[in-house]
Amino acid sequence: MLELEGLTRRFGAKTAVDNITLAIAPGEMVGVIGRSGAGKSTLLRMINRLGDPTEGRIIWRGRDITALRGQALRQWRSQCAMVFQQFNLSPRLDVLTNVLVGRLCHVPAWRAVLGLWRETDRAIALSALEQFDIGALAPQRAGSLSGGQQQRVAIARALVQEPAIILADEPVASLDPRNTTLVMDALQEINRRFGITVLVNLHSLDLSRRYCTRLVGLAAGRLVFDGPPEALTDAVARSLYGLEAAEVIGAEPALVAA
Ligand SMILES: Nc1ncnc2c1ncn2[C@@H]1O[C@H](COP(=O)(O)OP(=O)(O)OP(=O)(O)O)[C@@H](O)[C@H]1O
Repeated sequence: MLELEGLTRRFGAKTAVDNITLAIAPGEMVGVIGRSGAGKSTLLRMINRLGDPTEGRIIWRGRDITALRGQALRQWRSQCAMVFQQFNLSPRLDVLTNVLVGRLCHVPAWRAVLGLWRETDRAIALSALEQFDIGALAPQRAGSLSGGQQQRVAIARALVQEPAIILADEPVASLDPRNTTLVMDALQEINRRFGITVLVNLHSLDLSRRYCTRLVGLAAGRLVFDGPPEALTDAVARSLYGLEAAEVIGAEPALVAA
């Protein structure tokens, strides 16, 4: 169980995340939704401890991870993998090596520094790529791949960490519809096949309704919705997204205004 207790993050006078309390059970696929600036990225980054909360606690399996440092923090990060909008691959390295980076938490540092990856780690990395139908790309430079392919490489890298949680921060924001589907399918497969908890920030309501088992809606840093996709009516969505509602619901602006 992942628990957030009164999680708050301020940047100067701005409260980006405001007193969020949530409990997320193992195996959930949670869509974090809300308009631009609602606090979605700040929330996910705090869970991974890329940003520290101003107030509140993050509890994982009963253990407070809010103030972990050093080796304990590295261990936590190995259990909760991040996937970023801009993939964060090393473009000059080949695809297989990029995925092997996800194994770093499972191998001695000297092996990685010398590039002496064990055959078992190579096999795990290749198998993750094959799982997303991109095994043939293993020897290619990551920078030569399309955005959708790069994001699937990033998801394979996250998977080989063998995490309990994957935090995906707007993973499809820069992808076309076909690649969006491939990447969301990959996240769903990870969730369903391995039982990995997925928290995914999404701008599109349509996608979050289609793929997630639970939606968490933020507005101005506050939790304003928490429930199954069916419970998120268009009226709630309108209150969540305001003037952006037409775009995210996919309705005609005139209908939303009515
Ligand atoms: N490092 C920072 N310094 C100052 N303000 C910040 C910082 N990071 C985020 N903010 C502010 O906090 C608020 C929440 O930002 P955040 O990026 O979490 O929102 P978001 O919902 O992820 O939006 P988007 O979808 O546009 O990424 C915004 O007003 C943003 O400007």
